[in-house]
Amino acid sequence: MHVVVNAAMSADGKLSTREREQVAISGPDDFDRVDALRAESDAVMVGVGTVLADDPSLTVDDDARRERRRNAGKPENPARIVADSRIRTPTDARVLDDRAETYLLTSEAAPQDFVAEITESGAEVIAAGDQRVDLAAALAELESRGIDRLMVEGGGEIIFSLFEAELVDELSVFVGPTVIGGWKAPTLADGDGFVDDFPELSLRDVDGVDDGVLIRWDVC
Ligand SMILES: NC(=O)C1=CN([C@@H]2O[C@H](COP(=O)(O)OP(=O)(O)OC[C@H]3O[C@@H](n4cnc5c(N)ncnc54)[C@H](OP(=O)(O)O)[C@@H]3O)[C@@H](O)[C@H]2O)C=CC1
Ligand SMILES: Nc1nc(O)c(N)c(N[C@@H]2O[C@H](COP(=O)(O)O)[C@@H](O)[C@H]2O)n1
Repeated sequence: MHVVVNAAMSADGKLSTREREQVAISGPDDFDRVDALRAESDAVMVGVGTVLADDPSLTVDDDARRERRRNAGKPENPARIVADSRIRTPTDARVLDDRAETYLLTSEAAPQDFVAEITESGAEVIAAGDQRVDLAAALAELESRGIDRLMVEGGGEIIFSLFEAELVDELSVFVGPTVIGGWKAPTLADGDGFVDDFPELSLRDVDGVDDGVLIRWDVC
């Protein structure tokens, strides 16, 4: 499986505000690039923190891109994946609508009645891990279901865990022309953070996009 992490951060490295409210950091060209990246992916993944904060749809906006996927014999939208150990995803979340297939990665700690309820709402549950999602096991299970190209759209906690588990192949970051600030505002990689054995990145390219910069790295 090839895993691409994509996110937009402010010039000071924040993904959103201290109130965890969604901020449009990308401009139109970057949002269009993200839409193209979604269309090229078999699945788009977020952590449940992002579902609770943003209620994203994670679908492809552009009609022509969806049509190209259909013509290639694919579903018109990539699958959606939420890492959600105890099933905090609300049953009316947009990721559960019928525009795409949705997988919830859960743990053995997820209450069985929540599993039944979320399955009824249209999601397929993949349990991996005791208390928290075991990302390596969950991604291996997704790969066995035909997901070869995975795009991860955040947030900071799930991105950190994917780096910690050495599951990331590529990192794309749009650095936007704004400053958000705040000790508690989410950053690109939160969680416990590294104190050594930092992931090493190899610069692939840098482009000016909108009024910001798109930086793409390969993970060594
Ligand atoms: N600018 C941008 O590009 C983006 C910005 N954002 C912003 O980021 C914020 C959300 O980020 P954040 O709160 O970090 O949320 P995340 O989306 O990273 O979700 C974190 C949650 O995922 C669940 N999870 C399940 N398994 C794991 C695991 N193995 N490792 C880590 N987490 C796991 C945890 O909840 P549990 O233990 O219950 O399973 C955890 O609290 C919002 O403010 C949103 O607006 C989000 C995406 C992109
Ligand atoms: N690429 C990018 N730029 C920004 O400025 C952003 N705020 C985000 N956020 C991510 O996009 C998701 C919203 O998706 P939908 O448009 O609702 O499908 C959001 O949840 C973040 O993952 N991304």
